[in-house]
Order: sequence, then structure tokens, then C-alpha cells
Amino acid sequence: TQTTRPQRILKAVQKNATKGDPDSVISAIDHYCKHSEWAMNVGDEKGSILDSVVSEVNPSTVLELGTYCGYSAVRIARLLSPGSKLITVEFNPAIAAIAKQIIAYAGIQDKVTLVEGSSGDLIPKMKECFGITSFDFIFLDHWKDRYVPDTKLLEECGLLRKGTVLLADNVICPGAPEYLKYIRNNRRYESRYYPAHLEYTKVEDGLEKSIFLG
Ligand SMILES: Oc1cc(-c2ccc(F)cc2)cc2cccnc12
Ligand SMILES: [Mg+2]
Repeated sequence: TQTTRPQRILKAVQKNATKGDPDSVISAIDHYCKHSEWAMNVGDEKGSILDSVVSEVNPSTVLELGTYCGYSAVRIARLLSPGSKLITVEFNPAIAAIAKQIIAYAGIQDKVTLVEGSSGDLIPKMKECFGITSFDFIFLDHWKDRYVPDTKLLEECGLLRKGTVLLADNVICPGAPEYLKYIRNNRRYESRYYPAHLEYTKVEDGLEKSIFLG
């Protein structure tokens, strides 16, 4: 019977990575997606930009929208200081089940809370369910038509504070034009674009970093 792409990625991790070594998990996924089959992980070029932003912010509380196989959850969590927490939201239960195993294989499961459901439903519950006052860092990497409504929801729910950093993947490909329009023309945010390429390809893409000014 046919396996799914996330299942094949998990197999590649179990075969080629070292248990408890997040860097080897990242390398194993990148190698598989470069040489065997493409998958929508943020990848190593945009991933290095993600690493530099996370290291600069050194966040205590992180929200990731769109877990997929857990590649960026591993990238982010491996850089977090002790006691810091990443909450990652995945809509698809079958994919979430794979991500959970990849996050555990990397050995950083203590820093990560994987939540299944839609961002629109879960964001209003963040305070009561996870005791979050506000997020220091947010990585938007889910469906592009959710970037604007979820950003507005985060504002309305008081989950942003002066200095919260939002980093959005795929603002060029597949593209999030409404998000760019919203965030770049909003005086409550200071934005900067980081040019790169769509993971594992030469296609233009990039990350948009925005600081909430309060
Ligand atoms: O990084 C991503 C890439 C793509 C994508 C899919 C097919 C393409 F032909 C090009 C790009 C989709 C994503 C959906 C959600 C989060 N990230 C994505
Ligand atoms: Mg993406």
C-alpha cells in the first residue's frame, strides 16, 4: 500500500539521522528533499535566515503556524534557551502524527507543544490553554490566505507585544500579496524583506520580517 510523502520523510530521518541530534535531522530532511522528492519544508537557505532571526530575538515564547513535518519546529527549538517554549499548530492530523515523531527523534520534544487544529480556532484559546501572555516570535508558514486574518486575530487577542517579531514564509512563492499589502502599509509594524529561493529550487521566494510596534 502507498506511503505518504510525510511518512517517507520520517523514514529518511530514521534511516539517516542520529537520534537526539537536531542538526542531523535537519540535514537528513534537506538531503532527501534535494535528491529524492521535493517537500514544502522551509529548507536550508530560508532556514538559515530563520536561524539568524531566532538567534537575534532569543524568544521565550514562540508560535509556529503550519508544522508540516516539523522541519522548522526542529530548526527553531534547537536554538531556544532552556525554559523557552514553541507552540506549533498543524491542521492535518495525519501530518501532525508524523511531525510529532520527527520532533521526538530530534530530541527537542520538551521544548515543543504540537497542537492539532485550525489556527483560527486555536489562536483565541492560546492564553487560557497555554498560559501565554504574548508571543516573542511568530513564524507564519501555513496557508497563505490565513496570514492576514490570523495576524489580525493575534492583534485582537492581545498576543502581540511591543517588539514581537513576525516572520512569514512564501511571501513570493506561492505568494501572500494581501499579507505584504497589509503589513507593509501598517504603521504598527516595521517590515523588512529577506530575498531567497523556494526551498530546494532556483525559484524566487523570500521571508518578510515584521516587528510589532505596539
Ligand atoms: O514553503 C511552501 C511552499 C509551497 C509550495 C507548493 C507548491 C509549489 F509549486 C510552490 C510552493 C506551499 C506551502 C504551503 C504552506 C507552507 N509553506 C509552503
Ligand atoms: Mg513554507
